Amino acid sequence: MTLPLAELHLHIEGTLEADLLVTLARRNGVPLPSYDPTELTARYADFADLQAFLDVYYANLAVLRTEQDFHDLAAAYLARAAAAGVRRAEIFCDPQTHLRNGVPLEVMFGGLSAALAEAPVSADLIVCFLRDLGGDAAEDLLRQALPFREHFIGVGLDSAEVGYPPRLFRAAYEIAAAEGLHRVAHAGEEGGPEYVREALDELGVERIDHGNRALEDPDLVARLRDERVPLTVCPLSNVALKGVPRIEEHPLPRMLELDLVVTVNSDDPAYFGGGIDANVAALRTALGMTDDDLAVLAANSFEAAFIDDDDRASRLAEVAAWRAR
Ligand code: HPA
Ligand SMILES: [Zn+2]
Repeated sequence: MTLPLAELHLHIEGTLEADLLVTLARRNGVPLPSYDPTELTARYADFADLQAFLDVYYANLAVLRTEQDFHDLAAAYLARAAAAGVRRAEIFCDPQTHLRNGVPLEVMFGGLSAALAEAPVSADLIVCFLRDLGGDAAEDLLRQALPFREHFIGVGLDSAEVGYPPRLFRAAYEIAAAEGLHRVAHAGEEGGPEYVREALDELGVERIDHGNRALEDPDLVARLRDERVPLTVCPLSNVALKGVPRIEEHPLPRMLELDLVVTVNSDDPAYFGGGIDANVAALRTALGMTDDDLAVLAANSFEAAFIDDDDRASRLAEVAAWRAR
């Protein structure tokens, strides 16, 4: 019996495995630096930082052109996630990237939503703003996306963090709140604790994506604990992007000790060494996490998920059954 989990920090664009990348490049006549999946994957072995990863990630996305492409991308992720124990996926997408590549919103939403509708797990989309494009662009994107309101349940904030503080996106998040959308944001991945505090105070977010650097500020830690603000932590991602030097030094065990509502997630599994199951395996083998710890992480994921109370109760019962197995 696999550990039942909700995956709450997953960029659908970051699930583009090298073999599908090559298939889509050939299907659409898009040039790639190599057509050998092994060689392409080898290029992901040493990212200097978040920006070095983002440069590769955005370049690869030129292969996504049609509804079928977006469908195939999401269907492949959802099948892998279901096999890894994921019962609920709240999936980020980056529409501004696809618009920049000449792909209209209806193509992206049409393809992704078709895959979600036939998925073996419960899944919904969260539209992310690319913070390096700025606040006006975020507001503009949200207005363009609102006619597709039934395709997504919330908004998020991703891409290059440092230099793009949350307050720049206040107007976009106010519109999102008025539309009844959920609100989350990446903060404290490379940016300091002030980015986390600003995401809470200026954007009214319900969860923090990453949040690692919040640990530098004891008052902020106390607030996150007391307000039970979930952190969607991504261990293998943090190591791949050099936020954490080695998996053995990952702060996730400390976050649990501090009674933070932490969850485990894969972020961009095609680039960072595997899916949520690989992240869980690393927590066990490199950090000595026990079944009790993993059951807490799983329960946290369903507490933090945007699901209804009946669904939450049945998922928490499933976690308890896993623990008692
Ligand atoms: O890990 C990430 N951080 C910020 N932006 C992103 N966009 C895709 N993955 C990431
Ligand atoms: Zn992320």
